[in-house]
Amino acid sequence: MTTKPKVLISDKMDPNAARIFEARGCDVDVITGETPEQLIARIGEYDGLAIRSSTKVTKEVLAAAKNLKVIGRAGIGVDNVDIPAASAQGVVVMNTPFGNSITTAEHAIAMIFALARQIPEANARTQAGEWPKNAFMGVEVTGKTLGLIGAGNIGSIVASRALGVKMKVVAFDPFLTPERAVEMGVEKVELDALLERADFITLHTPLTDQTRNILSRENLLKTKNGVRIVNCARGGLIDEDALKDLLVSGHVAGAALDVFKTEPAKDSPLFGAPNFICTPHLGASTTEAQVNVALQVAEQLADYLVNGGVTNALNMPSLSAEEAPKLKPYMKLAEQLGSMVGQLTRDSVPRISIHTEGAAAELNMKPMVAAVLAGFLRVQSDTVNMVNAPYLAKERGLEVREVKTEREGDYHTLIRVSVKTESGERSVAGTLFNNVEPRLVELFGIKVEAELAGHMMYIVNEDAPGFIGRIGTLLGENGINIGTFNLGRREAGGEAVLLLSVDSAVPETVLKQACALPGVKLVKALAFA
Ligand SMILES: NC(=O)C1=CN([C@@H]2O[C@H](COP(=O)(O)OP(=O)(O)OC[C@H]3O[C@@H](n4cnc5c(N)ncnc54)[C@H](O)[C@@H]3O)[C@@H](O)[C@H]2O)C=CC1
Ligand SMILES: O=C(O)CCC(=O)C(=O)O
Repeated sequence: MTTKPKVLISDKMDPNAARIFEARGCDVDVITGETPEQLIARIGEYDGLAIRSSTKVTKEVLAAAKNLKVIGRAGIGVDNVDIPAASAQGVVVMNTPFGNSITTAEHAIAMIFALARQIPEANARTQAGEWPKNAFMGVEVTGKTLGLIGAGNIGSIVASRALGVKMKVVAFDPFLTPERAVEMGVEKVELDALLERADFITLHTPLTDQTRNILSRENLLKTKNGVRIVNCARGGLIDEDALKDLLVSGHVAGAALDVFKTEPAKDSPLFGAPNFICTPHLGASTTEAQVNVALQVAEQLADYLVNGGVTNALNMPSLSAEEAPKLKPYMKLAEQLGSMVGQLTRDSVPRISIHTEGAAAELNMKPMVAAVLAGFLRVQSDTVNMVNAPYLAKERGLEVREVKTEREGDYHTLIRVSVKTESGERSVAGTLFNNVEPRLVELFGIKVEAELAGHMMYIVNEDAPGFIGRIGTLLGENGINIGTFNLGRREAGGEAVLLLSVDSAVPETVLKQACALPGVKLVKALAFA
């Protein structure tokens, strides 16, 4: 009986998420509000973890997550997950990049209006019985310039809404193409120009080394006198102390933050500053957005745990549930070929090339490349998988080349894996029989036809009569049963290879005896998953 994948939902999430996990064949626990220590004590039993922003998936949590295969963020920002540590551990990290974009954009627009008309303070004072009609003088947004920092999914929705209320939008985003800017109806500008021209500034970038403190004191001082600033992206994008000083001096006429450098923000320097309004990271908090992201994250995680489908992964190539069954035998073949080369190569390898030919070349190559690398590097570490293999390859300075030839060669479909070593280029190639059964068809230039499975022996010898009998006798005398027997040679009487599958691991002593047989040049034990 196969055991069901176990999923933990550790942040408050729409209840439909748990229902989807159950319907898709997962066991699910919903346990929210735990301390990091409680999460560390619990996480070891789970295959999947579904979170929002409260759960911090740190190195320590990951170290305890011995069975964890996938983390799903019901939302966009994944700065609460240590992605490098997850990748190094082979854990896939997914997010739901679109489910809450409209909602968050609407929150930013709401903040713009709240600032323009000082609605929160006017509301509080009116309800306090003051009727302070003369205390508030707002500004119109019509005709004003909105400076958009970050013009991705949310930024572009904000732009469209702002254009709808007759604002002019200028955008700073190094990755925004001029064509896309035209399509969005915004003017692409440099940051300094935006700071100089904007009446309102709104931030919609992730928090990265490039964006951290993008509104630094120096940049805040470049803004127009009377500017109003909105941040519904991430704390850390603005220097909070400098913003407070400029609110107090009046240079900044208002600021609205949904996000803070430290969250939960219990004692920000900004609290109580003039014309400052804030919300407790509510950008994504609408019924619609929370249903969207909860359903999406549950579908994605279940898809991965049950079918191997990969959607919206941040550390692994995407693989749709439709693609997954077609690619699965190719990934097995790719991993076996990588493993074969890894097990048979002793020299250091500065470069590995993966070449797909025929039907294989029409498929998504990234998962096959990741599988080759996983097979190749597993010889060096048994914790390697498809998620961490590309990172490890990079870390170890292994150059990875990808080549596609759509034309068929000798086989309707073929994957070739070549490595560059000190002694030259060596390659192995394999195909799929009946589109599902992986077969090795070429081994270092010699044609063979072998299934790679379980325990195997690889022998290089001089092609001479009597050898097969001698090796068979040796293995028989040592109680080792031969499953399959595959021969190949360069030419009659030349170098030959023998690839045997055996029913049990071949002891070192037997390998040595095989090596001592006449004409034998090399003997190696191999193992395949
Ligand atoms: N307050 C909340 O509850 C929510 C906050 N967010 C935050 O909003 C952010 C933006 O989300 P999306 O628009 O979906 O992301 P996105 O990835 O679609 O867009 C981000 C944009 O920032 C741009 N960018 C990157 N580096 C930049 C730089 N140095 N200067 C200027 N622009 C730069 C990118 O080119 C991209 O266009 C997320 O990273 C997330 O942290 C998202 C959802 C809810
Ligand atoms: O889940 C939430 O409430 C926060 C959403 C968010 O910040 C994000 O999706 O990046």
